[in-house]
Amino acid sequence: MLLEVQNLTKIFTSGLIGGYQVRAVDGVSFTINEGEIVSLVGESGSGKTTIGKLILRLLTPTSGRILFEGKDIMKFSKKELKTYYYRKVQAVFQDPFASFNPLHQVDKVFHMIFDSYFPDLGREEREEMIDKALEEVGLNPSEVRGKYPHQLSGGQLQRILIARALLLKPRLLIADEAVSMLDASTRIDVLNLLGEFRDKYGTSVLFITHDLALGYYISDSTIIMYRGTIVEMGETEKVFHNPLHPYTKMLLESVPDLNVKWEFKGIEPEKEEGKVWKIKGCRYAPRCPKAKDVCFKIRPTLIEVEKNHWVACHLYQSSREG
Ligand SMILES: Nc1ncnc2c1ncn2[C@@H]1O[C@H](COP(=O)(O)OP(=O)(O)OP(=O)(O)O)[C@@H](O)[C@H]1O
Repeated sequence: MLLEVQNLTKIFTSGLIGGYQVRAVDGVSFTINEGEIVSLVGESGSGKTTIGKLILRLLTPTSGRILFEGKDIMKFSKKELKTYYYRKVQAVFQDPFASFNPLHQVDKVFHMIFDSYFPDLGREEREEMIDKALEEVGLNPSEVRGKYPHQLSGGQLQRILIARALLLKPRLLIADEAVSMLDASTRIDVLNLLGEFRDKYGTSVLFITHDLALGYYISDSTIIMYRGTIVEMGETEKVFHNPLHPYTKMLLESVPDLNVKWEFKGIEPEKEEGKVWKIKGCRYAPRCPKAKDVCFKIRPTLIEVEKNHWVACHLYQSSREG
């Protein structure tokens, strides 16, 4: 097993006077195997990015652990941390334009890696490695090298960032909404690229997205998040073709269908933000059409309903007990 997230919790304090605590990630556990592509799916604010940042050690957990190759990442020595950041984990984020300095040629992003980790690498070797990395992500080095960010498209920039992330063949790539800003055809090309890298180098991918269709397309396993908690997870085929949690069902029903036109159905009023995080039971209970008393009182735990398919829902738990 490559990565093991154990009972991870991250609490932020929000608001000034009378502020409230946001349990952005609340008791989350999952694993990523070598060469596995796992989608982390959920609507805005469900805690996906926070999980990515915790794995990247950009945030410190409030409680729980993240084990990488069996070692607690918060206990890494300085040397282990340096290795973690270049050979083990890399990340690509949503907005490719934000990752480039508009005043620098795009190649600079590669030299930053060389300067930090291989300061002694000769010029020729560097050039060769950059060209090879660019070719691997389907770019023609002579078309992109020496250019400034405004001279390239979002798709080309995102490919360059993927090339940089994959330059050192990391074990895990965290792709946080990495294709969301690309147009539909470029998006599929970039997704295919991630799949090809996994097949070629065994790179695992944590694919963070709010788009169910993209998650289905690329991933072996899917984790559905709601307000900091996992409501359902398992093999992608099982989660999508036999969804169990009312939230997963609702999400799947909301995927727009090409044959159906938009129709006004009323807008659900926003819950008072501070109150949502205080809910003792299932966080989805206030929105769930099937909620019972117990759903508001006790947090359901994940149970394995069929092989490699877990759900956290009292509906299922009580019917099993009954
Ligand atoms: N630094 C912070 N301080 C306070 N609250 C935060 C902070 N970072 C995130 N949050 C809150 O934690 C919750 C989870 O945020 P997060 O960004 O992880 O969600 P997300 O699922 O990635 O959403 P999105 O898809 O919109 O990026 C949100 O309610 C957010 O407002």
